[in-house]
Amino acid sequence: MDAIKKTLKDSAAIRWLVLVIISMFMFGTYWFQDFMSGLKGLMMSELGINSSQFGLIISSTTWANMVGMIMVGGIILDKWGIRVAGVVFGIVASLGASITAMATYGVFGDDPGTMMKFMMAGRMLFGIGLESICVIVTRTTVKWFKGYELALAMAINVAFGRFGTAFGTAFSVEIGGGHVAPAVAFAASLIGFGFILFLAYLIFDIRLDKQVNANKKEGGEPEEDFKFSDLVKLATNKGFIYITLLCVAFYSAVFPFIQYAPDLLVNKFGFTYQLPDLSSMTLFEKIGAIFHNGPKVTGLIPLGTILFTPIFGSIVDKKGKAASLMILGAFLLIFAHVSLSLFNSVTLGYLGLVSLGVAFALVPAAMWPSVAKIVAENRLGTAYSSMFTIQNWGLGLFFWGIGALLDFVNRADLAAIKAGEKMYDYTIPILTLVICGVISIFLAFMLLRADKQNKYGLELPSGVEAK
Ligand SMILES: N[C@@H](Cc1c[nH]cn1)C(=O)NCC(=O)O
Repeated sequence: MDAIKKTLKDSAAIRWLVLVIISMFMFGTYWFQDFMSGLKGLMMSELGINSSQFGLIISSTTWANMVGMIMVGGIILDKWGIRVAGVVFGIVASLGASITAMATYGVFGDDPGTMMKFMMAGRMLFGIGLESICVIVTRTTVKWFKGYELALAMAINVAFGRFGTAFGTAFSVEIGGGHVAPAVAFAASLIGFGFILFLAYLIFDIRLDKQVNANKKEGGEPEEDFKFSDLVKLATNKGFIYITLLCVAFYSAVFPFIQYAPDLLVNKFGFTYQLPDLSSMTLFEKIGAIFHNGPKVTGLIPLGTILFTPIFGSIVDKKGKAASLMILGAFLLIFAHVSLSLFNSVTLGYLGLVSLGVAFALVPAAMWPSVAKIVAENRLGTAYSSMFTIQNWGLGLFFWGIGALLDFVNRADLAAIKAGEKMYDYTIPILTLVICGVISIFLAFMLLRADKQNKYGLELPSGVEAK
């Protein structure tokens, strides 16, 4: 038998270059998913929408995914591979983002109803792209890093997404120059940029496939593919059911919260949406102004996870305790939402945000590798696609639900709030998220119990098999 020849992925420099190129796609899509949180106040005043309508626009990202578009993405990925799936969903995401941007410029009509309808249609298309691109980029990372620095590569990949969330949330008001439409157009162009880079990546993908195929003919390892029919097996796997429900409960209390966090900070603690002129301020005053700005402070949450997710990931790799860490993450989530809803202390509010940031780093670091211990490798694609599908049910409900509940509990004061005479009371909407935290703790304990019964090895270090 001929010796296996070296391929492109055996070069560390090319591997990491590929990772940066494909991760820019994550950066753009996460930016577009989350940037509107910093624009909520502006969208309400400029587009004439209320909180419930803002919630609908955010929520529309999940609608097509709720009825299985991520699974369709998984099937296309399986059947036709990374190149076809990446191009198809890159076009879908770019088209969706462009329609959203055109709607905000009034291309389809400038009354609030028409704008909203087309923004929602655009975001719905974009949402199909977002989730499938997330699966495609993860799959591509596995293709290049399996047998190398896979966990680190995955953490860096998500870190690019978090940068997108952080910068999109923090800087969209300034990027738009105080207007909604330019900020949306900028966010849409980032997706186009990420897509162009992905198209450039295809050159590497084609070359790698040629090399791998040549090696296969010479006796290399064949790749195992996952099948959609394996879905039934997943639906009867207790551990998978608990971790999927935990994913819904946990992320429902995090992603939707981030969409409303700047507005919460502005309304509850008197933070600003727009930074004042910093030029004549001392350094301390500048720092004070930044830490008093809703979008900037919210942007620090995903920024913090970039540092902490890989740290927690390596703790999980070396020491295990993944299920216990998910329990801890759920407790931190409850502390965060209780301190941000029931109390009026800014210090406690900051502590709550830090606590949420730690939970947001801890749970994903423990959750995503745990799926790989519960589910066989050839079913991982289906597993992640179905987890994201069910996750979107929760996200869809809470993206919209928080806004709708906000309008409902403040219904007597809506006119005064619109006139700037009163502020929204966020107590009940944020307190509702505490319920997600409590459900998360219950599910994390059930997962721990299932781990003991089925010996998944969730509490063990990476690579150690449960006996
Ligand atoms: N479903 C994905 C992508 C995503 C991001 N925002 C909404 N959907 C996901 O949850 N990825 C995991 C993560 O921690 O970002």
